[in-house]
Amino acid sequence: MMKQVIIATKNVGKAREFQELLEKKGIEVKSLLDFPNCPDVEETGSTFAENAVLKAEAMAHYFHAIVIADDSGLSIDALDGRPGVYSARYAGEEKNDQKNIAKVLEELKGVPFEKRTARFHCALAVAAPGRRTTVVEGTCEGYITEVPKGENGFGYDPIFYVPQKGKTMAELSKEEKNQISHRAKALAKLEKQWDEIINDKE
Ligand SMILES: O=c1nc[nH]c2c1ncn2[C@H]1C[C@H](O)[C@@H](COP(=O)(O)OP(=O)(O)OP(=O)(O)O)O1
Ligand SMILES: [Mg+2]
Repeated sequence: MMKQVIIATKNVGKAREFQELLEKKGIEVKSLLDFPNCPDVEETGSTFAENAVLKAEAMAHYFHAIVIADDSGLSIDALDGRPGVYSARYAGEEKNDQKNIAKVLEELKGVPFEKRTARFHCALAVAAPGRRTTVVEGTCEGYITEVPKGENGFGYDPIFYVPQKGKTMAELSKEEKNQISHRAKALAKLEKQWDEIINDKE
């Protein structure tokens, strides 16, 4: 029987990346997009880790299963770490990637390239009823460009320049992004827990 994991996300881009990252291991990935009636969880935490735990524990309770939640975002040094935990709703409640990008670029007008340093953060929380919740984190360093470039990925990828690739995150193939991303790095830290995570519920 195929092993299955539930990722507590309604974000299509994230769900796809988890699919790509985990199918290599022969794991079938479900996300909240497969369960349209599941409740929304308010992200009231002040850190990525806190929000990941909130989402993971609420959905573990709802599904009575081991669940992994991802809370992630972009932290820009010239903006004192913003948009940070507010990345998804930076330009408004409707969570519009284009508007979020436009707002960031507007706020960075006139800031020279070398001062446009930024990093993506990803916190992953693993929760299940009766299990102590665990959290791992990963980051990816880069620079914010002056104009969006590239069609791949999601969110802020078109304005996130990855120095070691000489391209924006949205110009990388999904394989390339999955080698260097904050999400891939955080996921790699779950390696030791992996057997427990997929063997618990079948
Ligand atoms: O690899 C990435 N490449 C580009 N942008 C990214 C990435 N990873 C996170 N981001 C941005 C998207 C969103 O603006 C925010 C996540 O917010 P976050 O609350 O974690 O996700 P979400 O609300 O879209 O879906 P959900 O909470 O259901 O998982 O950071
Ligand atoms: Mg969210």
